Amino acid sequence: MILAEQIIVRPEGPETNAAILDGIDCRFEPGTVTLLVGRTGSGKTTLLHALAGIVPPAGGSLRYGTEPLWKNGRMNDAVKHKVSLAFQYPERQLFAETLRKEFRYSLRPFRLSKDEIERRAATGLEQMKLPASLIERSVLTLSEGQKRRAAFAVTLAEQPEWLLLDEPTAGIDPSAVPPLLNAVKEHVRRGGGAVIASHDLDTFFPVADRVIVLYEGRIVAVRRPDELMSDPQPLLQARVGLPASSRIERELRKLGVCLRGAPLLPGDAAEAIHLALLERQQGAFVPDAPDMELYSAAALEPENLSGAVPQQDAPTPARLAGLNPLTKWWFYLLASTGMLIQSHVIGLAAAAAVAFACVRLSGVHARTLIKPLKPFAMFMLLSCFLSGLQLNFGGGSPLWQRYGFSWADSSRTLVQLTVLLLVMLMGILFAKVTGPREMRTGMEQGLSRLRRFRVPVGAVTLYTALLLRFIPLLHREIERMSLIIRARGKVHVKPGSIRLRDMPAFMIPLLLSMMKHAEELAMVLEARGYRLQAGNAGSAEASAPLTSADRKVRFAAVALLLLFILIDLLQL
Ligand SMILES: Nc1ncnc2c1ncn2[C@@H]1O[C@H](COP(=O)(O)OP(=O)(O)OP(=O)(O)O)[C@@H](O)[C@H]1O
Repeated sequence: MILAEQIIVRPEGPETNAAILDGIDCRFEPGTVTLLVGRTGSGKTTLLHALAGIVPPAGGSLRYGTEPLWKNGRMNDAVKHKVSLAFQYPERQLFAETLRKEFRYSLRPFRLSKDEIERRAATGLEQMKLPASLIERSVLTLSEGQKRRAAFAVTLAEQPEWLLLDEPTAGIDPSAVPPLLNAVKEHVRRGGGAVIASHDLDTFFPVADRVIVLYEGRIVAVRRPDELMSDPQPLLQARVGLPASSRIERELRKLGVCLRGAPLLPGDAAEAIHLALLERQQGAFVPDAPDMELYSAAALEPENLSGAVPQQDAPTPARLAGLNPLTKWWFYLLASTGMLIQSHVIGLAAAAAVAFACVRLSGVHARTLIKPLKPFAMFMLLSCFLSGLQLNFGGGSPLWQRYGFSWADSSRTLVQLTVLLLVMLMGILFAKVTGPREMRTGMEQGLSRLRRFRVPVGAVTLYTALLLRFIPLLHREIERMSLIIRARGKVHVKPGSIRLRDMPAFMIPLLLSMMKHAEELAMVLEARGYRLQAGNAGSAEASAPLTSADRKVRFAAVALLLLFILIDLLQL
């Protein structure tokens, strides 16, 4: 049994953020299927991640039987092999070069023999109705549907006690649904438990023993599916909507066709509809006056749902949204140039102060900027150490005198690399406050005069924008790999980080996936109108008038550059 008591999960970032899960109390019994339903953003995925030990709760306790899920800030070894999670986008949990390597990676923590791994892989593929030959194929060459089935096959091969499935039928072709349901039923028949988060009530109501309805991070109801079909109020209040079969039943009632045994579970609806239509044809049917109020369109409107909680506010717009894109470029280039010429401590301090002020004024959360810089900061520390190290292999002197450390050399490297770090910070900040289209428009405006000299301005700006957008993408990929290590490698690593020893396994997949992203990004940009010819949408914005804010920012950029030059000339 899984016992969750008063689980609280908060988002990363400022403490003021509301909890994603707020006091979840529930238990999951072995041999049963529990369905988590809730409208988008209600916390289903987060609850599954908390149950899988991927997200550490900020409060409350989680136990698998008598064992706590967390022990001394780490996932309890006695529990981690009991549970397997299939991600919301299962294809995102795949990374290896071949499907065989996927199975090996997931089964490595279980210390199985090679034969056993092969046997389980074959069974997993068979369960998901995938051909055995697929095991040799590169994951990148599988179709999206095959990737999804393959990801489930890998999860099933772990043979966990608890199967956690996140939106398992989203984006899957209908022929893959029965094998998936059969696998879940078989798992439960053997005494395992399953927790499934899904919007697909029609598919999962027939197999679920219990339904947990979530709304804005809280449980608002726990019912059997048939109870929810007779009284769907909790579903309506949580704005989940009704299964399609219920909606069809409702429409048929309007036409005077009442279904026997209604309200029906989705699996029974087809037969009941067939029977009702047959009876109607034979004239045997006498419609009664159904209570349509509950199911009426008006009842489904959010304002008419009792207990409905107001919508969240729209996100605040970025403070710099009104600026002309070229102004942002001006500021970024001039401020970065000023920073780059600094070679002394005072100049460096001034550069750091400017970078800090820019971060504060932009309203971008500092943590999102620091994360991508961490690898470079590590490289800086190593470089400082190496540049300060003095080795003397000349004759005669005792061993301990052959090593030394020059703080002067080390601090020179530190100053030079810190300047680069600050410029990178400005670049990341610039990318955060400027959309790719805006970035390109601004650059085109700045470089438009070069068209006279046949410089391909469009191509230059597109590829520069692409490069700048790549940093957050790389960061996202590393987070994905980190999630895989935690969920499938059953290893405790900090979210967003990869252990050095995992690097060989992940380096090639990371490069391949970045190349795939690059291709997709280029396609998306092209599809959205970022064509390489002159005179496109970007150029139309080139003549946008300058506001007084633009003038002030440009003036500040020039003043900053002059100040930085002065500081360097005076060798402060
Ligand atoms: N890492 C995070 N940082 C900040 N907020 C987050 C984070 N992860 C999730 N959230 C927020 O928590 C809420 C719940 O997210 P979750 O993914 O659990 O919802 P869900 O019910 O699974 O949604 P869906 O049905 O769309 O998959 C959402 O408002 C989401 O924006």
